[in-house]
Amino acid sequence: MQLRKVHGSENHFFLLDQTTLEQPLTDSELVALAQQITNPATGILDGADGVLVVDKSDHDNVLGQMRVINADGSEASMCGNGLRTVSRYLAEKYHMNQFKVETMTADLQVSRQSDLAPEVPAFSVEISPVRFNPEAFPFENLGDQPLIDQPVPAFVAGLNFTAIAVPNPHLISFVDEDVMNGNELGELGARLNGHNNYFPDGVNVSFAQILGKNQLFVRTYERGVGFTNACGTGMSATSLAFAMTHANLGEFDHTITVYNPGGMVKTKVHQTEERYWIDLIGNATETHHIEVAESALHAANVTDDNTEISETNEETAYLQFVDQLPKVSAIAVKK
Ligand SMILES: N[C@H](CCC[C@H](N)C(=O)O)C(=O)O
Repeated sequence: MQLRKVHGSENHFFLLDQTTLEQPLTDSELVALAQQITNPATGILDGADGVLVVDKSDHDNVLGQMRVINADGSEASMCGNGLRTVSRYLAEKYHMNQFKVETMTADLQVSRQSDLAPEVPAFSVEISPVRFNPEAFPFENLGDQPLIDQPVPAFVAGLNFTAIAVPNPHLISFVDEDVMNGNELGELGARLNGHNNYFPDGVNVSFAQILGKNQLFVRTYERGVGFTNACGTGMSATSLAFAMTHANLGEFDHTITVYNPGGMVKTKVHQTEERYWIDLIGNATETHHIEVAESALHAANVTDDNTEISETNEETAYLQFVDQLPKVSAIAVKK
């Protein structure tokens, strides 16, 4: 059967469609497979940041279900970069360009967009629901109110923080270039994803630099993974924090350009009486098709010896697209 290696902004995943298997993998087999195949030491193709699991959905006008297993085997409720690649996979499988995808807490609207460049397909995906209440993360020992643009000296002295769940948990701070290039993000990310008094289930931590009106650079230390080249839900939550806490620079219902170490996406943050949501627009790149026996998946043993791997021409096309972007940061792409 066929696995795919995919990415959104160089946030890499293996994509597995359970409906193509004789016998779908059980949850524990999915965890074991994610831990094995994404690890550069034991997996293939330099590993990845997680596994996207596609399955059927019995919800109305929903083409399929997406589950997200992080590299460490933990399951996340949402993945923005991953949802763009799952949307492309389902769009091509069912010849549709606008539909919904079932995720852990909501069926989300997705649609094909015009290519960012030749051989660089793009999708727009809804990031929702948005929550601020401590229970949604959960977070503790930070008061019983939402954390919006507040100093938290216990995290990093001198920085303000905002916590937004979309619905996976994000902690965001707007920083200057020195802090962006410093060790604070890695140290805080590791601290809040180990045993700590604040985020018992961990948290994705993003630092953002404001480059101008509706322009950001975002770097994320992800729960269950560590540093990635980009975090779709992180860039989306950061865009919302931007509009909420820097209203003169980040605008609701306007396109916000978000650069990241792996490239660039666009976001649009929306607010109505009832809710906030974010549109995340960016590439959905397929770099490799991998033929592998189903038994190797069940055994969490996918290696160079038991796979037939064919590379597409899309990584070259994507890198050409990135090359023509403005150089906004010295932070290099993580393989
Ligand atoms: N590490 C995240 C899941 C992946 C999210 C990220 N890769 C994205 O593109 O949104 C979490 O545990 O909440």
